Amino acid sequence: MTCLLQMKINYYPKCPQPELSLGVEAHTDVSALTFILHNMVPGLQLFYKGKWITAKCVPNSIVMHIGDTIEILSNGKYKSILHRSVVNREKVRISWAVFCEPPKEKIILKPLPETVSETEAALFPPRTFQQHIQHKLFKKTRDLQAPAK
Ligand SMILES: O=C(O)CCC(=O)C(=O)O
Ligand SMILES: [Fe+2]
Repeated sequence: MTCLLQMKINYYPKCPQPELSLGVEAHTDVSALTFILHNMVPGLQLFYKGKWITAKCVPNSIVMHIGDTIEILSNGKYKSILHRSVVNREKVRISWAVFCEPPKEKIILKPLPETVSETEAALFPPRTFQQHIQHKLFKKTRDLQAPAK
């Protein structure tokens, strides 16, 4: 699969009240894979077993996580990890995220045939990457607008 690379630089200034703020709100990446380099200041958190866990800063390493595209292609066998970033009272945090993404319109994303069987139905409808992004945005807007119960 052809992948397009996009880089995003996140700059998180020091924050006097980090508990009242977030760097990037909880989300899953739409990419196939995401690679993250950072300036060794902790701040990336992963939602794992019902809790937010802060990722360890391991010297000379790159963080890699799976995004929605691989989750769709694998029919949910590989999960797109829910993550967010928090800010720090004493230190500026910088992260460089490289997203490997499929072309927006050229291919239809759906579970690969080998991941679907009579007992394992396809969990994701066929969509282009662009349609997947639109669908996610639509869902988020709808959820935000839904009246509180
Ligand atoms: O700053 C980080 O470590 C993660 C940022 C992130 O999740 C994103 O840019 O998609
Ligand atoms: Fe992310």
